[in-house]
Amino acid sequence: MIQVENLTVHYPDTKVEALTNISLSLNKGDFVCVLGKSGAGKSTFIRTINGLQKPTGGEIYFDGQPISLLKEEQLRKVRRQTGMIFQHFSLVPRLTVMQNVLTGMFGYRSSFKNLIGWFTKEELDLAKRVISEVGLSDMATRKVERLSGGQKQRVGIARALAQQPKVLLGDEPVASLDPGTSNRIFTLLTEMHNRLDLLTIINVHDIELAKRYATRIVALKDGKLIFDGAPEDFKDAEYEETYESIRQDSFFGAGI
Ligand SMILES: Nc1ncnc2c1ncn2[C@@H]1O[C@H](COP(=O)(O)OP(=O)(O)OP(=O)(O)O)[C@@H](O)[C@H]1O
Repeated sequence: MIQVENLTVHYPDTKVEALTNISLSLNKGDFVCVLGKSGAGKSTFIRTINGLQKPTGGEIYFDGQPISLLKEEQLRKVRRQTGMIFQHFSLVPRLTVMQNVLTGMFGYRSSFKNLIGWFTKEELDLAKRVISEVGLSDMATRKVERLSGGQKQRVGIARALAQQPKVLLGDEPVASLDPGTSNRIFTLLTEMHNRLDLLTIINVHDIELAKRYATRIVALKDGKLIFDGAPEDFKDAEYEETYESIRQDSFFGAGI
């Protein structure tokens, strides 16, 4: 579904490359957790897949189409198939849950309709459905500023689902949440992933979450791909290479 070939990202005025020659194939049904220590390139990777960051080398193919060669209209079509959830939610606090979720459909609508805020019955029904799916039906008319962090992230997920995406991307979506809420958000993401048969790619700092929920782990170090495989194959040695530290509570009792 997404083919990444020799992807390189070099930010202007910096000496190091944020990503260097990354090649991998990401497929429908993969629930990928991207691991790496701070500065490894995880956000850059997600942002480049979403078209928020332009590669300086290599190419990303979406369903076979090279992204860098797409015209604006074609790029819009690709982008609207990619839902994104963010660490700090990126919601509009003064708007209601429903209004925030409806913004997820903007990519499918004319600028004029978006400006006047007119939605069809089908669009409103879809918004109600995704709000119900994330368990917030009784809060649909509540302003987002009055929600907890976990509830806000549910709105973020509902907004991404309102886009009817093929690909769901998450840039540290649970980094601001407590462990119990993080697990509930990952459970919800897994349910959505399975039911809609998505490709899901999530950056996460918490290795336990990655091991529990991912079907595939990708690890980056200094912008390079150092691991791409099944969670059960990401063991102490891979942990130590990725984080350059020894794991205190070893997965397999083989650590210190
Ligand atoms: N806008 C930018 N301009 C210049 N350099 C940047 C920019 N964004 C990121 N970088 C650099 O690119 C490298 C990768 O950063 P990135 O944010 O992708 O890492 P990360 O793994 O997501 O880190 P974290 O876990 O701390 O969010 C780092 O060296 C960072 O300093």
